[in-house]
Amino acid sequence: MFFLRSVLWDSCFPWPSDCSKSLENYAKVDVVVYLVDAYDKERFAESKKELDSLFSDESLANVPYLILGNKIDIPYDASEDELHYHLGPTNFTTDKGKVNLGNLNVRPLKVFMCSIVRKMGYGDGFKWVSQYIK
Ligand SMILES: Nc1nc2c(ncn2[C@@H]2O[C@H](COP(=O)(O)OP(=O)(O)OP(=O)(O)O)[C@@H](O)[C@H]2O)c(=O)[nH]1
Repeated sequence: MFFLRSVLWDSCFPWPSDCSKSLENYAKVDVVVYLVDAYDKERFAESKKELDSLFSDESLANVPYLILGNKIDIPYDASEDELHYHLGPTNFTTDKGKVNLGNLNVRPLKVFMCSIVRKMGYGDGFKWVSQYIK
């Protein structure tokens, strides 16, 4: 099952206090797909805070994170490096090589830039994360 953060965001604002209850309703989460507006740089800190709260959620302790930086068709969007800097790997995650999901010390996380309306970029992200889905 994919956990689409934006769906939860829309259905149970504010995040995370109300949404953490929703997570308990999911028997098993294979992947976290986290969609961020790449042009909305002022909200990167807020996005990072939400990501950190997901990292600390035990029910998501062993899942890969696909970060999609959306709206790259809009001028002045953040570069991949910029988004990677703000939302990229932490002490809990890595973007290096294939991670054994049985290793609870670190989880795979990768940033892909995309434009949903132009239908570009996200395919590579889903292809990357699909290697972790049995
Ligand atoms: N230019 C552009 N617009 C997009 C893209 N994806 C979604 N939108 C548009 O952005 C608008 C807002 O959509 P979202 O950003 O998904 O909405 P949201 O996350 O509920 O909005 P916020 O919480 O305010 O960020 C809609 O009009 C979408 O059509 C994209 O890749 N490029």
